[in-house]
Amino acid sequence: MNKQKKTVREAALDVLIAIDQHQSYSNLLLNQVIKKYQITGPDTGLLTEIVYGTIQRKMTLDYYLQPFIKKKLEQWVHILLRLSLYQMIYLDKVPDRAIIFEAVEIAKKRGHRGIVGLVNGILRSVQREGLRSLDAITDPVEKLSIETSHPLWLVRRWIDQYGFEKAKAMCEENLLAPVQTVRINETKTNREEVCSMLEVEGFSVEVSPIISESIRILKGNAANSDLYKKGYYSIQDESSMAVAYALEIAPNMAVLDACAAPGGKTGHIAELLKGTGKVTSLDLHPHKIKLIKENASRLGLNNIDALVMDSRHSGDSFQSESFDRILVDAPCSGLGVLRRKPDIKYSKTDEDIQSLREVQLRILDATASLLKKGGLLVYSTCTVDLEENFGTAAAFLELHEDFESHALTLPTALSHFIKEGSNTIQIFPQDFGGDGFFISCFRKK
Ligand SMILES: C[S@@+](CC[C@H](N)C(=O)[O-])C[C@H]1O[C@@H](n2cnc3c(N)ncnc32)[C@H](O)[C@@H]1O
Repeated sequence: MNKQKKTVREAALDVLIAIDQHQSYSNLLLNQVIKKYQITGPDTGLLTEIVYGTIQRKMTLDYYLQPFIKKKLEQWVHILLRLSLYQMIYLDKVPDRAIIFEAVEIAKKRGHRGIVGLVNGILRSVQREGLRSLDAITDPVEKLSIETSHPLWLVRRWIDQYGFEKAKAMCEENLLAPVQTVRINETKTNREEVCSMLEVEGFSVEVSPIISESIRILKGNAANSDLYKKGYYSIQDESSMAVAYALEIAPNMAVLDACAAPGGKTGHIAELLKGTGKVTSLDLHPHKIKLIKENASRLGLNNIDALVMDSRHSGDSFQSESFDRILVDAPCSGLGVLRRKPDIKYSKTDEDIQSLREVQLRILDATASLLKKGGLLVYSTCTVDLEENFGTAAAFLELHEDFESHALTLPTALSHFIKEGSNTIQIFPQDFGGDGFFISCFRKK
């Protein structure tokens, strides 16, 4: 990305091109661009909306654009048309003529006259002729795929795993922006205090009906408050907060967090230990360990030891039966967090899921010997994929006769989502607006 000053839509185009080239994830690229071009105030919101919206609706937008495209387009031109059409359809406040004008200006800067005419022509034709109906797609599965912009293989997989209605509800929910939630650092403050302080700062908030130490942010961005810098809370999804509950943390415990960066759950566990015990947090790369350390220091937590380590080899570095609790919040396909990282839905494949299953099982297998007898091992993911979740959990139990599945301890509001007889929970994004998450717990005999 070059250094000249950029308008919001030019910046959006840069981010979308980089995402299309798989340079990085949408959230990371967006943050980089916001910093680099010093985009502030309402412009940040508009940029985020255009980038996320255009990715979220990519397949639907392409369906609408297709009749107007007569020859193969350069990638950036196609993306410019997508992001312009996204605004024309989904952003009521911006008039079409302003959107088309800006698209043409961008085309002038980046392309030759032919391209300027093409962009102008296509967008004006869309404006004049309107969009074709989705009802032209007769197959209900294909229609769901295009209408909610989820690849066909993924929609088919979810229908196979959960049935049409559940798959449809999930696809539709994935198009909505998630509500930001924060976890209060109860070693420093409490929920009532933080609610009042945020309201004084102009935020609109409500207490979470799911997690007792959580607040939902209805207006404002909690990352921008000084309270965040002071370590009064962490920004974390409610489903993610449920994981630490399953560990049944008690004072003085030694806890291993085997896949810990950026440290969301490590922080929660350390808070629940109330300054006692120790969380040993592992992750693969030094820059990730740095994030855990920064988080611990922001939260004022001294009972965290963060180490660069491949958990698959953790047996070489710790004595067996060293920990009271182990969390494997495993690398996964991330299909439960598509509202936050919509680009994942186009990049993941079913082969990825197979290789992730192997890694998940290897990490569980390697850490199992480090748990004390009677201790708990929690396996969690932020995906909704049956194979990565129930599949991996079942494969672990099959391999380890010295473990048994253990009833989940979770906040009461979540108890009716626990799958009967299986001691596991699969949270779907449509359940209460939290991320899609899986949690299971095993006890070492
Ligand atoms: C789902 S994220 C963890 C999120 C974290 N528990 C939290 O709450 O903030 C999975 C993490 O596992 C790490 N990871 C992947 N393979 C690993 C391995 N073999 N050993 C240690 N960490 C691994 C990834 O780098 C990634 O940071």
